[in-house]
Amino acid sequence: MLQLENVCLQREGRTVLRDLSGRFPPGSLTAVIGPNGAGKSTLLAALAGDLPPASGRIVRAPGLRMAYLPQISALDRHFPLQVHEVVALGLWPQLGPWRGLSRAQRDQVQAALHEVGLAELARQPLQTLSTGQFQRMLFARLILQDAQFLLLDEPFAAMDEPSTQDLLALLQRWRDQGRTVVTVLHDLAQVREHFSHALLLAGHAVAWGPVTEVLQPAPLQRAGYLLPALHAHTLRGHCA
Ligand SMILES: Nc1ncnc2c1ncn2[C@@H]1O[C@H](COP(=O)(O)OP(=O)(O)OP(=O)(O)O)[C@@H](O)[C@H]1O
Repeated sequence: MLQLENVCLQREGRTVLRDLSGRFPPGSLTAVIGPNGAGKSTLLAALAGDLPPASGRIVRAPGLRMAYLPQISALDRHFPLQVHEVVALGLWPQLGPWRGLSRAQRDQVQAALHEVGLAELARQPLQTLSTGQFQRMLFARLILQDAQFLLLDEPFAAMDEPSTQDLLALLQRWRDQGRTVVTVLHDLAQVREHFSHALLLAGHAVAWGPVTEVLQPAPLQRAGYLLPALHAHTLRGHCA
């Protein structure tokens, strides 16, 4: 579906990620983890096709439908648009130029809004949304994109807990539908609980495989995590 062969990525001539080879198992949920500056966002940009490898190859299956959600800070929240209009953009490959939505497509938009719990906010202007509502809206747009391979960069950053839990449940549904999801995350407790695979980066792949193998003290330490801090972090969310 998507394979990396000795991929090396650079930013402004400086190597950020090197020697990356492997594939994302179809129908898996992979968390991309690693310390700040490890190259996580750079990898997602490359997987999305926004950053060509300096060397090596990223091979995508012909016709693979991909969707990419960059970090929320990279998105302009001040467009004069309403929620349903942003969600409808997920249908753009099916829309002709200047053609409005069909009745069936309007129903699809409403169903996607309903699935992320925003049915009542369809006509709200973007500027009025909380971070959680904004991210729910972007996930509704992803639903309409109907991608087989989804790339999400820190989708739960600065988000309220109910929204995080609802969208984590949506990721599980995507997995159950056979979609492949690659997500940059910082919360290792979330990774342990909700993800099947992890890719641990620190300028290269320190470990890549099932979560139970990657989230072990040795690889985490090799990636530069401070384990006492890590344990406090990992246990967060399990205490009353
Ligand atoms: N658009 C860019 N232009 C120039 N350098 C960049 C760009 N994006 C990232 N870098 C640099 O590439 C390196 C890796 O950054 P990247 O954002 O991929 O790491 P990250 O693992 O996602 O970090 P974080 O967890 O802090 O988001 C950093 O040194 C960063 O400064």
